[in-house]
Amino acid sequence: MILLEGITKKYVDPKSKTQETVALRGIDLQIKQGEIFGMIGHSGAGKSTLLRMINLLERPTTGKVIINDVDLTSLSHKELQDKRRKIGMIFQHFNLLSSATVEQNIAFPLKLKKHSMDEINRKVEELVKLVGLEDHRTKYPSQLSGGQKQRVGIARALAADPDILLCDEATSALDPQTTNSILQLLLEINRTLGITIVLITHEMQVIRSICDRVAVINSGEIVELGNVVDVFLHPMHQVTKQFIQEIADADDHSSFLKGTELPNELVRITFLGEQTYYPILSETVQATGVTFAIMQGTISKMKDTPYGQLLVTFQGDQLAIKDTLTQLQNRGLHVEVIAC
Ligand SMILES: Nc1ncnc2c1ncn2[C@@H]1O[C@H](COP(=O)(O)OP(=O)(O)OP(=O)(O)O)[C@@H](O)[C@H]1O
Repeated sequence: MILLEGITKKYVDPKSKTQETVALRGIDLQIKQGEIFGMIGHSGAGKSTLLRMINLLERPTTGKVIINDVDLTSLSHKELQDKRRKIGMIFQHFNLLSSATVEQNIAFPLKLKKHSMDEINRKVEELVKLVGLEDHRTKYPSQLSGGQKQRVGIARALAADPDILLCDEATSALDPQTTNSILQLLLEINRTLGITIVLITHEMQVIRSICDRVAVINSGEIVELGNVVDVFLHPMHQVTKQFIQEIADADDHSSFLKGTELPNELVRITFLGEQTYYPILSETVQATGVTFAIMQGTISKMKDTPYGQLLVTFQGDQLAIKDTLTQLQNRGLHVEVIAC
């Protein structure tokens, strides 16, 4: 378990010595063992600072960083180095050694710790396979694609068998398809090795694909925290709503509706989990006697949870339409009347 208690961070301008930037303001956070925890926020929100607190690459101005009951802020340099070995990290720009091959990059942390050659070879072999780079083991970073470079970064981060993997915008430099393959690799690593993954991103798509919980960071504070499914369906803070709107716009093919005169209001209906596959809408309208037209529909997944969204207009008696919406809500669907 990772515990951040009362964390604040002020950066002091080295020139003036008086000007301060407050990057984090009173952060309290628990990250559970084995979960994939996402932190999302706009540029300058404080995400990198917060992530780097977890391995004390940044020291808090006040507060404690407690990992598995050990307060890292109280450790000596040597003790901290030992703890850090169990916290792997991957980066947006991969940070590979350009003059070393794939295998040598992965072996690097093991060589530093003076493992035997047999041990290093065995571990490198295992990791090359895990990240799917069997055909590229003797290549140099300049001969690899972005996705392949990130696979090397991941393998290197796993070399010391960490309990925690920190991901600093790990997919931001990648195209959508490669992003997806790297996210699926992280998910597999989390599942097969049980490693806790903490990632920062400015893309809700990343959170939706693999995270269990999410914290929304704004101006150095956590403004929203919860299970990804709950936060997606019931966002409270304006910043969260903006991030979700961006992803909805990307999924949305209904812009042709804007400005169109529709016979009735548009209703967005969200189905979650098993509900996605049940004929709840058709059963309900049969019972209430209204008809509907589908304006747009998507089916997707939040990590393992399937969900569907339909944009519909209902036709019929106003009271019957109201009754339909109530019945849909009573059956557990999320129903939202929206303007077109
Ligand atoms: N070393 C530093 N010295 C001074 N100010 C800093 C330093 N690092 C970060 N800051 C400031 O702290 C605030 C938070 O920065 P941080 O990099 O944590 O945000 P972020 O959410 O990760 O942004 P981005 O997505 O752009 O990387 C910003 O105002 C930034 O300018």
